[in-house]
Amino acid sequence: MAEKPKLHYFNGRGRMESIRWLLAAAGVEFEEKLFETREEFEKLIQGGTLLYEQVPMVETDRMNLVETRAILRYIAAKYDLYGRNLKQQAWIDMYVEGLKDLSDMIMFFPLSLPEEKEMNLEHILARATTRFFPVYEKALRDHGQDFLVGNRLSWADIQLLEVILMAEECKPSVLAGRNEFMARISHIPTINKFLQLGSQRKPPLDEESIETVKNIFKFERGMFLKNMSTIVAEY
Ligand SMILES: N[C@@H](CCC(=O)N[C@@H](CS)C(=O)NCC(=O)O)C(=O)O
Repeated sequence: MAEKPKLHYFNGRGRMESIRWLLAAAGVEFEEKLFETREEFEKLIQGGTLLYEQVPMVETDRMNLVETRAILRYIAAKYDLYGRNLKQQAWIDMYVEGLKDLSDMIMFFPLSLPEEKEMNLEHILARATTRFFPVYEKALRDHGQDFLVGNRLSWADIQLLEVILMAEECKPSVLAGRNEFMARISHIPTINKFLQLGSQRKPPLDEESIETVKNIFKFERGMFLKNMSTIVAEY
């Protein structure tokens, strides 16, 4: 039996969460080696398996895969979630890269300065509802199919559901009345299982986990804030 992929990361969503989603949706069981301290992360670096001394890293098929997008693409292709031809791949790429722009904003949101929180949230929700989600709604409406690309489940659908749920955590019912897609994809058995309590899905960052992440990666608060401001300014 093939070995389960082993995911190396801290015990939180961050950049690894989309990888967890994709593996879970593909019905692939995986193990996690979660580090909790800077020392454990440094030990991993010293082991020499991190190409750029960064995580996420996924051990699979006798490779130590790094770079989130490379990992996601490998998994999508391996488990037949990456379209049937180059054009479908291009559409999937366009959808998932847009979704990444939105999910990056949401990922950095908890790191906003208290006085910027409200403004940042408004900005994220405006972008979600006027720039990004209408694209996916229109695509589904125009071709009248259940999935974004090629009339079958792909990485794009899985990432869309992940990001819709992230946006809903920022503001419940952000998609009120427009969530047929969400219900449909959530009912796919592998995805439904991942959405249940007790799965390997991680909760949103709370204050305590922000402190842990800062200690592990030696992030300065200013770095987060700079990221958030840059992202808000760019989109
Ligand atoms: N381009 C990389 C960025 C990875 C990255 O920044 N990882 C952070 C944790 S989420 C890290 O390992 N930081 C430690 C460092 O850069 O020294 C990817 O997308 O995977």
